[in-house]
Amino acid sequence: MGDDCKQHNEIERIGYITRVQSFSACHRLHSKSLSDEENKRIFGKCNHPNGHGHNYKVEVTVRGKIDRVTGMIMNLTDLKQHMEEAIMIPLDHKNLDKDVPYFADVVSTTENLAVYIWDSLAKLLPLNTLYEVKIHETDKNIVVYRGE
Ligand SMILES: Nc1nc2c(c(=O)[nH]1)N=C([C@H](O)[C@H](O)COP(=O)(O)OP(=O)(O)OP(=O)(O)O)CN2
Ligand SMILES: [Zn+2]
Repeated sequence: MGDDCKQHNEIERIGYITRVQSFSACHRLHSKSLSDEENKRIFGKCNHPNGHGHNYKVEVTVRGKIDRVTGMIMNLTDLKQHMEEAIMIPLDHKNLDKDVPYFADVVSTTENLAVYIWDSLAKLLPLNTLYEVKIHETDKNIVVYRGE
């Protein structure tokens, strides 16, 4: 084994991998803890009873050791499967407030959506590997949650 190769194998390398997934959903910003007037004042047009839709883009980042044998932090095909289960099946083409029980009493802001996705993914991924959930609600509105 050459010196370069030996050194490559001896150092523990930590890396980050990210997979992106898009889904469409509708929602309304409305809190059951607030009066109708307060809801209108705080959430404005996003409190309209008809709701509105977004094409959300979610970036999920996993942190971990680059395995010396496989060269992978984790297989992206496995991450894809976990994102399908935690994001696409429960959220895609859904009314977040009516179809997702979690949002029955939790306001469907992008912050809370990021927490929901984090908690769902953390149950599926190896312990302490989930690093970041980033959601683009629109091209201009972006939320990051790191489990804190
Ligand atoms: N802190 C948060 N504020 C707001 C959220 C949120 O999730 N967290 N969400 C909304 C609305 O749901 C909606 O996303 C706002 O959309 P909109 O204002 O149309 O989005 P843009 O800013 O991208 O639209 P432009 O009008 O093109 O600027 C509101 N607040
Ligand atoms: Zn919205």
